[in-house]
Amino acid sequence: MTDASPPVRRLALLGAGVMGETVLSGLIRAGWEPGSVVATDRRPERAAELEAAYGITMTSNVEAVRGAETVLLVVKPQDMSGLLADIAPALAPSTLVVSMAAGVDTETLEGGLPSGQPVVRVMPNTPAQVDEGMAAISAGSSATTDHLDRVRDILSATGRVAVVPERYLDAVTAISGSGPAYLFFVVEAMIEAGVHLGLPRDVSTELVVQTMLGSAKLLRESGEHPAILRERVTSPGGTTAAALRELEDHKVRAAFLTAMEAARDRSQALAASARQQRTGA
Ligand SMILES: NC(=O)C1=CN([C@@H]2O[C@H](COP(=O)(O)OP(=O)(O)OC[C@H]3O[C@@H](n4cnc5c(N)ncnc54)[C@H](O)[C@@H]3O)[C@@H](O)[C@H]2O)C=CC1
Ligand SMILES: O=C(O)[C@@H]1CCC=N1
Repeated sequence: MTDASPPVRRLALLGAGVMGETVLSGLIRAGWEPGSVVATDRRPERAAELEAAYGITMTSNVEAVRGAETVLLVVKPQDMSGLLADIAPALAPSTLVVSMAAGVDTETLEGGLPSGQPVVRVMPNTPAQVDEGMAAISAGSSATTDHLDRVRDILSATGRVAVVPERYLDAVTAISGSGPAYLFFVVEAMIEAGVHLGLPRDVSTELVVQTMLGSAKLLRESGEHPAILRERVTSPGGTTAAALRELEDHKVRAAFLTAMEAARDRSQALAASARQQRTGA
């Protein structure tokens, strides 16, 4: 006789691109059984790649959410309303829906799901790939502290987790969500500068990457304000002062401020267009 009961599926991950794989690989590293995770991706070649890499089952969105305790939505904001419409009829009322999409607010998510569905919104970042992620999470109107704890448990395997009011999430997206890209941009610029100064590229890369890592570790472990740490490097009339003077002259501090305002504004614009997509207004 065949067993007709559904397989045990605890977590369904819908949308296995960069961020989806970041979460998936973290779960596997943290000891989750491949059998307790199912995932989906609308690109068949991507689905095959992840099935081979992690030994998980890749299936359809509707199949994935059936029997799942927790459903993670990791598609682009523009793809969210279609995905919600696909899965809404297949969700059990107790299933926790977790969205990682930038901008899309919990009200919009809840509006695309059955009434009372618990929803938690997350803003993660890619350093979770090396278990040094920073994620901020906010509860929707039907999510309880148990739901928040469940999401915290899932994410804390790959880094730190902060619970914040949802009104902070556009700013969080601008700082820690997009933040790795700004730092990679700085690293890239410094490596290039080293090459301009005559260093071989591999030497310049090693110097810059280790300087970035060491500086981050010093900040975290010393607990000192970054201005104090900067002053300790800056000898009167020395090399650092000469360089910092150029950064101030080029308004790099102001550029960071306006850059992050632009990211915050873009997050708000994505939220508005997701709302519009849902209501058709
Ligand atoms: N990449 C990053 O650093 C971060 C991304 N996010 C958020 O994570 C979400 C995903 O971003 P990425 O992974 O970078 O994008 P991505 O484009 O790499 O991945 C999205 C994946 O979703 C799949 N997909 C699209 N519609 C689908 C559907 N209906 N069903 C199943 N699969 C579907 C696509 O084929 C693709 O593989 C976005 O909403 C983004 O705002 C949040 C924080 C950081
Ligand atoms: O660039 C984006 O829209 C996403 C959200 C934060 C990082 N990547």
